[in-house]
Amino acid sequence: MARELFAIGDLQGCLESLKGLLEQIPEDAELLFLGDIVNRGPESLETLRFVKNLGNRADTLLGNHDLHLLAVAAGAGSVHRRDTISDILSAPDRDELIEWLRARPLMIERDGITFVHAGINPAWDLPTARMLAREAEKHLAGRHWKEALAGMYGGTQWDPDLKGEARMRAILNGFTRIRFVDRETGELDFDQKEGTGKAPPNLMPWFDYPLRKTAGTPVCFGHWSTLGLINRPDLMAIDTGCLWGGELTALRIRDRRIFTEKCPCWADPKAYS
Ligand SMILES: Nc1ncnc2c1ncn2[C@@H]1O[C@H](COP(=O)(O)OP(=O)(O)O)[C@@H](O)[C@H]1O
Repeated sequence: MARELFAIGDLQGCLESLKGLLEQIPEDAELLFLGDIVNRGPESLETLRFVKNLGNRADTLLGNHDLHLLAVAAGAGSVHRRDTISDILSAPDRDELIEWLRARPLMIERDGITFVHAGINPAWDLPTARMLAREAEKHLAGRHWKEALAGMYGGTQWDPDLKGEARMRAILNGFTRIRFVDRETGELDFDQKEGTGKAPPNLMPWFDYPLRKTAGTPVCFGHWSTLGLINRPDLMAIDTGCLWGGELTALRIRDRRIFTEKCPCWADPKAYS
């Protein structure tokens, strides 16, 4: 029988939760991490090493926090007050970890589902999203990866004519940072992080935008901890805010069953304030 596949939400350095969750999952199951392996939580370095060492058992997507780590490693960004990535940057195996991380994908298609960290820009149909993911992944995995990340920070709306840094930024925004979009234009909002009930009336979740070109394609994503769990046939949102006092969630793809592990990281809220 084929090995079972489980998608796992944002870890953000909560290795203890991951270990607990894995006790509920068959040892030979395949794992697909939805990105944000590192940052904000207590054990970013150990979590990154752990996931990397899973080898062929796991696929891992890049999230915005993983890209932040890469950008800092590339000299394009700096460590901020609430970041917990410094120990990675000074680790003896830093180069190995960074080399591994920058070769991770932005989008994976498996078992009829498209897996991404945050979502898919509603202006992209599936072939376009696939093409843009491969384009950015090639730059990140290539020799000039540091230059590719030089202009990563900030928000840029997608335009097919974009070139260079702005194009890279808009692609990464469209896969790893998207939450709300303007309900008239579909343009990405880069400020709101709350759940759907608290958004200004001009905004709506990217997946509800009526002209979304990937509507009908089942999408599984993480990133949006304030959204809460969504487990619909066409939409699976499984970042349940492990680190923010919530749970780490796994989704068994075969029957869409949810497995959760309460996060112990929150035990010391002062560490994240
Ligand atoms: N293009 C970008 N612009 C700004 N921040 C980015 C960008 N890409 C990645 N990041 C990272 O995303 C982080 C914000 O993540 P987010 O999930 O929205 O909130 P939180 O900081 O509460 O986890 C920033 O701290 C930064 O490290």
